[in-house]
Amino acid sequence: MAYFPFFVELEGKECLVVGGGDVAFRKIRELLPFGVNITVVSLEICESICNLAGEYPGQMKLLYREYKKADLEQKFFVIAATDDEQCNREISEYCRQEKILVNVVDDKEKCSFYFPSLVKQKDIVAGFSSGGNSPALIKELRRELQGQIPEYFGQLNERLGQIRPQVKKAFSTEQQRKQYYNQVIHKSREESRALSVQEMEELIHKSFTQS
Ligand SMILES: C[C@@]1(CC(=O)O)c2cc3[nH]c(cc4nc(cc5[nH]c(cc(n2)[C@H]1CCC(=O)O)[C@@](C)(CC(=O)O)[C@@H]5CCC(=O)O)C(CC(=O)O)=C4CCC(=O)O)c(CCC(=O)O)c3CC(=O)O
Ligand SMILES: NC(=O)C1=CN([C@@H]2O[C@H](COP(=O)(O)OP(=O)(O)OC[C@H]3O[C@@H](n4cnc5c(N)ncnc54)[C@H](O)[C@@H]3O)[C@@H](O)[C@H]2O)C=CC1
Repeated sequence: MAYFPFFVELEGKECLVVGGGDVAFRKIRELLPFGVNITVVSLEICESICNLAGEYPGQMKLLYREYKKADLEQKFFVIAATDDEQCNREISEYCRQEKILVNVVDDKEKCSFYFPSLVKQKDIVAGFSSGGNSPALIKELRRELQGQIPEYFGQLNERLGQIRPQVKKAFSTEQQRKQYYNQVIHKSREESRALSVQEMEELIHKSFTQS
């Protein structure tokens, strides 16, 4: 059955990654921009993970040793990314028993959540999943679709977020607010750029002087 894409607040939450190879690196690289704190425990840790620790000081802790069950305690979620099947299975079993969310890179049946194929532009985030049937296919789809988000959408989205309280104050009905947002979006699309907050404010005033 397909898995549901909740969009979860990760800022300040604790994550444990067991294993320090290429697959662990890919997951860590995607997670860090969401503000999560990551502890990596692994016998060896690859250079690209060490570089990330330098890029995100304060968000990463590296432990060069075998993992212990105690490492898993109090974690919001865990990623079992070792090349040792037995070790990954043990982590999955413990986490499931303790109700800790767990992702296991070598066996979809042992995951309580999957890692998505991600497209991110500032706060706009899309995550694709194949339900574990074909990561290669979902990667292909992600590559095809990521180029289709206009590059100014991230900024437009930020500014729409900034203007939101003023719009709520200015327009009393949902219908008026909807109409206003569609006008801003339509105008931005026409000009292939994000309208400035000032231009958005002007459109609020204009709609009152016109009516
Ligand atoms: C269940 C899941 C668990 C998890 O890891 O979360 C899982 C499991 C496995 N992946 C395997 C292989 C590959 N994975 C990729 C790529 C990605 N895999 C990702 C997610 C997931 N992979 C979860 C399901 C997500 C879903 O489908 O909804 C992505 C989206 C996210 C990420 O990992 O960053 C990322 C694409 C990111 C992007 O670029 O967009 C490639 C392609 C490549 O490397 O080029 C290959 C080789 C081709 C192939 O096998 O398809 C194997 C077999 C290993 C072996 O054979 O030894 C297993 C184990 C198994 O199948 O049980
Ligand atoms: N989910 C996915 O997207 C994909 C998953 N895979 C699977 O992921 C697994 C890992 O792949 P890579 O990162 O390329 O392997 P890798 O060999 O580069 O890394 C494995 C890491 O696990 C560590 N490790 C092993 N036993 C440990 C233990 N008991 N405690 C702590 N650390 C331990 C090693 O030191 C090493 O850093 C593969 O076995 C493969 O089955 C492979 C491709 C894609």
